[in-house]
Amino acid sequence: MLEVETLAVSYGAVRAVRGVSLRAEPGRITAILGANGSGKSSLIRAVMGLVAASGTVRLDGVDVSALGAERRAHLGLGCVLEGRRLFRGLTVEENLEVAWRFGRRHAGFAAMRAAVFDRFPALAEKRSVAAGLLSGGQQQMLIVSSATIRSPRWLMLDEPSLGLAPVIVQQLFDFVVDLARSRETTVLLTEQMASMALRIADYGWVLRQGTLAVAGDRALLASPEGSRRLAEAYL
Ligand SMILES: Nc1ncnc2c1ncn2[C@@H]1O[C@H](COP(=O)(O)OP(=O)(O)OP(=O)(O)O)[C@@H](O)[C@H]1O
Repeated sequence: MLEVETLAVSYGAVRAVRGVSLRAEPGRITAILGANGSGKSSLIRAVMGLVAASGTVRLDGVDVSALGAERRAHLGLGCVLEGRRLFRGLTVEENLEVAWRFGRRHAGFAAMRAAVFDRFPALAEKRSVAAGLLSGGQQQMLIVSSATIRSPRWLMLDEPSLGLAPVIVQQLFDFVVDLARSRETTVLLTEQMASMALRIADYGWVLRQGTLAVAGDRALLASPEGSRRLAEAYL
C-alpha cells in the first residue's frame, strides 16, 4: 500500500502540487492522469524523495517522508523516470547488472537476467550491444527491466509510453500488469493520455493544476459521466 497525504511541491513561486491525498493498492495499477503541467511528475518525484515536498508519504503504513531517495529505494521503492535514463556506454547485460547490484548485493542475478531475456527477446538478441545504440522501444524495455529486476514492492512509472510505438507500449503494459498481479506490486503510473492509461489502470486520480479533480475506478472513468468529468479536468 502506498499512501500520500496532503502532499505539496513548490518550485519557488510555482505551486506544482497543492495538497494532494491519494492511495495505491498492492496488486493494482493506479494511474495519475492530467494535462501537461498538472503536477504528475512532481508528485511521483516527491514520492521517490527526489524533490522537496511537504505532507506525508507512507509505504505499507511506514512514514518515509523524512527519508532520502536512496533509503526509500532500499525499502523497495522502484522507479522509471521520464527521459530514458540508462548507462548508454554500457551493454544491455551490464545495465541489468548495475541495476541488480544497486544497494545490497543479492545472489541470483543469472536467473533474473534469464527472466528478463525470456520476457523481452529483443533484449536477449542485443545483450552485448551498448544501450545507447538500442531503439527507443528497446531502451524503454531495458529501463523497465532494470527498475524491476530487484522486484520492487512499489513501482513508480513516469509517462512510460511517451514516444513509443503502440506495439511496444502493449508489451510494456502487459509486463507491468503481470508484475502487479503476480507479485502484488503496488504500481503508480503517470500518463498524459488518459485513454492509454485506462487500458491497464484499475484506478485513476486526475490532477488539474496541482489538485485532485476527479478520482475513480476504470469503469467509472470510462463511463459517459466519468469521461465528461475527465475531459473537463483537461481543459
Ligand atoms: N524544476 C522545475 N522548476 C520550476 N518549475 C517546475 C519544475 N518542474 C516542474 N515545474 C512546473 O511545475 C508544474 C508541474 O509540472 P510537472 O512536470 O510536475 O507536471 P506534469 O503533469 O508531469 O507535466 P508533463 O506531462 O509535462 O511532465 C508546471 O507548471 C511546471 O512548469
